[in-house]
Amino acid sequence: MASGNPYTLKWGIMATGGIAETFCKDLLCSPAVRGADDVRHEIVAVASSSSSKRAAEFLQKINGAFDAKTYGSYSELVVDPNVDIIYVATPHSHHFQNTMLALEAGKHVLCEKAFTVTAAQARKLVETAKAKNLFLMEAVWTRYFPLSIKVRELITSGEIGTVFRTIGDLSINSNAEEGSGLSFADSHRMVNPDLAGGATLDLGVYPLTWVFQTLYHLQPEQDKEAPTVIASSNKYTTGADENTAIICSFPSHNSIGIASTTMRADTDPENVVPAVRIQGSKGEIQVFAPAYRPTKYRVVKKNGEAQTFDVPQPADPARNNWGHGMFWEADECARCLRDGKLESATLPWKESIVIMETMEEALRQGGITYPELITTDVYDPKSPLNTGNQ
Ligand SMILES: NC(=O)C1=CN([C@@H]2O[C@H](COP(=O)(O)OP(=O)(O)OC[C@H]3O[C@@H](n4cnc5c(N)ncnc54)[C@H](OP(=O)(O)O)[C@@H]3O)[C@@H](O)[C@H]2O)C=CC1
Ligand SMILES: O=C1OC[C@@H](O)[C@H](O)[C@H]1O
Repeated sequence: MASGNPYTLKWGIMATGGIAETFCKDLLCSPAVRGADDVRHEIVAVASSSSSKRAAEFLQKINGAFDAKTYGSYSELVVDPNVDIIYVATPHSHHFQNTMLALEAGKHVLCEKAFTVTAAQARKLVETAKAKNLFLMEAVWTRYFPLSIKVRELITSGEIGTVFRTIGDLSINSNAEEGSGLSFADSHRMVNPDLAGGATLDLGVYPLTWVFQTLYHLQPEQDKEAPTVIASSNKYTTGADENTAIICSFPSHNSIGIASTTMRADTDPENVVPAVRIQGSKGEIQVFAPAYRPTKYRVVKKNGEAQTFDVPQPADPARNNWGHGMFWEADECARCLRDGKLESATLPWKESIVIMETMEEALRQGGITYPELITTDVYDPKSPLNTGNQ
């Protein structure tokens, strides 16, 4: 841990929805509660595309600093000279245009998952960040959990031998109480194609995260190979995928990853069956649901010996015992910026792009398509996705 003053990262929050609230509450937790004394966070501005009143209400809701700026447009936020980094918390459909808006204004960006709608958009974001010497990271928070770090360490140290297969699932029973539909309104971001809804981009990215963390990320750089992909989806009435199964094959390592997701059933309503199984020649690591925020894992050796480990998220007593686990990724952003890094070694740009290529291929095979407005990789500062008219 650091001696001297902690590095302070000043955040501008783009959008005021559900995850923005969760993330901001985490940002406001004391880093000491999680044993971090080298970095700290300040929320210096919040923007809502709806109105500055909504931004002000949001600031109140999160119990943020009274002197933080509140804006009624994203374009005002990105030119605020006091902001170091923008957290993009809009629906997937908006990520490309909103992140470009911030990068073009010279801001570093942490962008929510799924990174983009297409792989070409992801490549364009990375090219832009690189050209402008700016930090950019996809907000796959799970990768930064102590639990994930431990699992990666166990694999690297050979605890379960050579890993040959990872099976992961993130599924949520969202059936409506009556009828055959889902509980989401057709306009909801989970199922609305205009907002890049669907199981793959929203949920499938997590089981894929486990597949990639274990079968791709840990390979030496020169041995990393993009998988061949076989996938199948079923469409919801809106045209978005309500379920998808993806098989990723890594031929030069003889390994295979299976990622599945559905909005029709829970991964395991009792949470006794693991959501993720990482299987090696000497045993396996089981990670329990939910795959996006796991707090329990189990190591089972080939001879049947097993041990379970609980890794609860730290909670801040000064903030009503809040602690969701998104602060770990925020700390990573701060450390990268402090150390002059443009990308996170835990989720490098190349890996975000390969995962987007994998999801794009799965969606192509599943016959899932999205509108031109949200799939274009041509930046338009006046896009309704930036101005809030969409
Ligand atoms: N890491 C995680 O665990 C989670 C990540 N996410 C990701 O975060 C993103 C946002 O999800 P979530 O917060 O649940 O979504 P919400 O619908 O709750 O919020 C999205 C916000 O985006 C802004 N927005 C701008 N244009 C639109 C539009 N046309 N329709 C809807 N919202 C719009 C709005 O804020 P405003 O009016 O202020 O501009 C809105 O409040 C998604 O990419 C999702 O995948 C979501 C949940 C969990
Ligand atoms: O990222 C997410 O994790 C939790 C899910 O419930 C949510 O839909 C998704 O966006």
